[in-house]
Order: sequence, then structure tokens, then C-alpha cells
Amino acid sequence: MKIIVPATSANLGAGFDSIGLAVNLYLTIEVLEKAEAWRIDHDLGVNIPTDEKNLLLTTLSAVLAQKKQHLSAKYHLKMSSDIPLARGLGSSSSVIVAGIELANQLAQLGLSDEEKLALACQIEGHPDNVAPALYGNLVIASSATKEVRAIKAKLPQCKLLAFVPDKELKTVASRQVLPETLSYAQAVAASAVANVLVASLLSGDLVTAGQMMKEDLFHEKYRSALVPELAAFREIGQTYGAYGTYLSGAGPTLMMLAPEEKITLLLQHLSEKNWQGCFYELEIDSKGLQVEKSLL
Ligand SMILES: Nc1ncnc2c1ncn2[C@@H]1O[C@H](COP(=O)(O)OP(=O)(O)OP(=O)(O)O)[C@@H](O)[C@H]1O
Ligand SMILES: N[C@@H](CCO)C(=O)O
Repeated sequence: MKIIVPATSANLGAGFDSIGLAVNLYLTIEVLEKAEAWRIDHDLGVNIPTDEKNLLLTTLSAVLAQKKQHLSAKYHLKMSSDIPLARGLGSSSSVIVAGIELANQLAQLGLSDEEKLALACQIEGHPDNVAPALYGNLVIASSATKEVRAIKAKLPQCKLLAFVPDKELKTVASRQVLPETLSYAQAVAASAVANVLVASLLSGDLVTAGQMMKEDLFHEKYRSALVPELAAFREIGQTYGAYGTYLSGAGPTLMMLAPEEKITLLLQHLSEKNWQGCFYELEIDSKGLQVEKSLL
């Protein structure tokens, strides 16, 4: 059995903690033979555990505990991923979604998509990465009230260009620079920008959506000191024809939405900056979580 989960790019500016899209980089988990103890073979570096401490297996345990289930067997697993870790492309959410599906498959839980999303939100804390990791495409979601609500949509036709810096930025660290409170007037203004962002995305108006990404009042201005390339990335985008730019997730990845015919020119100007990192031309993943040779 094989579980495949896409990377995700959250926030899109003003959609902080509630909007995200799935992109075509993948985490793959393969279940191999039964074993005396859990073992995960991977090449993700020495900081990623190969035993029960791995987020995949802590997620599996949390789901089994919540469902009052127990597995009689342990397995040898193979994990591979082309999602850069701690870069703002939802690496942790992809593992959480994979861990929920692993529990679903091995314990035959028969979880619905809604139950998987609710579990994922409990573990991750917000839905903007886990929802598109599960469903694919663009998802606008809220777990702010008791029920998790998620609306699936298609991103209007465009290309995605990401700059992924060489350095990690953990979500926890990137959230520490955010203010604890916003005034009533600030909250009203920030949600007005977010509302227009959503309306423009759903009506296919990427020009307005790009404006609203830039006008975010929830998080980018507080985080810009952590990602010094943001201002120049945005300026190049604006000058050479991108629809919009935003800090992907908690950063440091920067994302640009642009018409296909502008990508070469944009890449040319961005490359001249000689920043430390890689550029990725990405596509939307429209499938989300996939299981091959399902046990259910
Ligand atoms: N394949 C994996 N196996 C186990 N743990 C992982 C794996 N991928 C990511 N993680 C854990 O998640 C951490 C990164 O999560 P973090 O939320 O900081 O960033 P991200 O999910 O990559 O980006 P963002 O949430 O901003 O989109 C890693 O440092 C590691 O602890
Ligand atoms: N919305 C989250 C995404 C990263 O988990 C943030 O920006 O902190």
C-alpha cells in the first residue's frame, strides 16, 4: 500500500490560516513488511526520526488513541519526499495527512474526508495546509468554530513560480513575530481585504486577487524581516507581469502567480539577484491525498 500526499502553499497573503493550494511536490509513504518495531527508511536527513517519534507515527498513534483502536502489528515503512522541509510548503501537514491515512488503512477505520480533515486540523492547528493536502486544488477553510468548514475551488488558470531559500524557517518561529492582538478596526480592515481576495479568486479575477495578496494586513508585514528577499521578489513580479506574490505558508518560500508567457522573463530577472536557494516552476495538484493498493 502506498500513500501519496502533495505539498501545499498556504495563506495567499490575506488568507492567513484559512486558504491554501496543493502543488505538485509529493510525500510518499510505502508500507513494507511487518516488523518487530516500527522503522522508517528515508533520506530526509538526521533530524527526521526513523522510529515512533516521527510525526507520521505520532499522528498514527494520536488517531488510534482517539478512535480507541489498537494495531496488533508494526511495520517497516519507506518514506520519500521532494517537499523541502520547514520552508513554507506544508511538509508537516503532508506527514500529518499521511499519518491519518495510515491509521485509517491499517486499522480499517473507514474515515470520511470530513473526519480526516477534522483530525488533521486538531493536530496541525489550522486548516490552510491540511485541507488542500487532502482535497487538492484550492481550498478555503475554517476551523475557528466547532465544525471545520472547507470549500473546494479551482485556482484560475496561471503558473506558479516559487523561490525556496536555502535556509529553514520553522512555523513556530515565524508565528512568534506576529502580534497577539489586532484592534477591532484592524481586524475589520484585514478581513475586508481577505474577503475581496476570496471573491476575486472564486470569480477568476487574478489581477484583483494579486492586489489583495499584497495588501494583506494579517501577517506578511510582521514576517518580512525574516525573509529579506520578499520586497524585491514582489517588485520584480509587479514590474514584469505577475498577477501576485505572497509569502508561502510561514515562509521563507516566496510564491508568484503569473501568466505562463511571463514566466521566462520573470525567472530571468529573479535569477539576476543571485539569492541562495532554488526556483521551482510548479503546477496545481488537483487530486490531493491518494492511496495505491488501498487496504479498505
Ligand atoms: N517527512 C517528515 N517526517 C517527519 N517529520 C517531518 C517531515 N516533514 C516535516 N516534518 C516535521 O515538520 C517540520 C517542519 O514543519 P513546519 O510547520 O515548521 O514547516 P512546513 O510544514 O514545511 O512549512 P509551512 O507550515 O510553513 O507550510 C520539520 O522540521 C519536521 O520536524
Ligand atoms: N498559516 C500558517 C501556515 C504555516 O503553517 C502560517 O502562516 O503560520
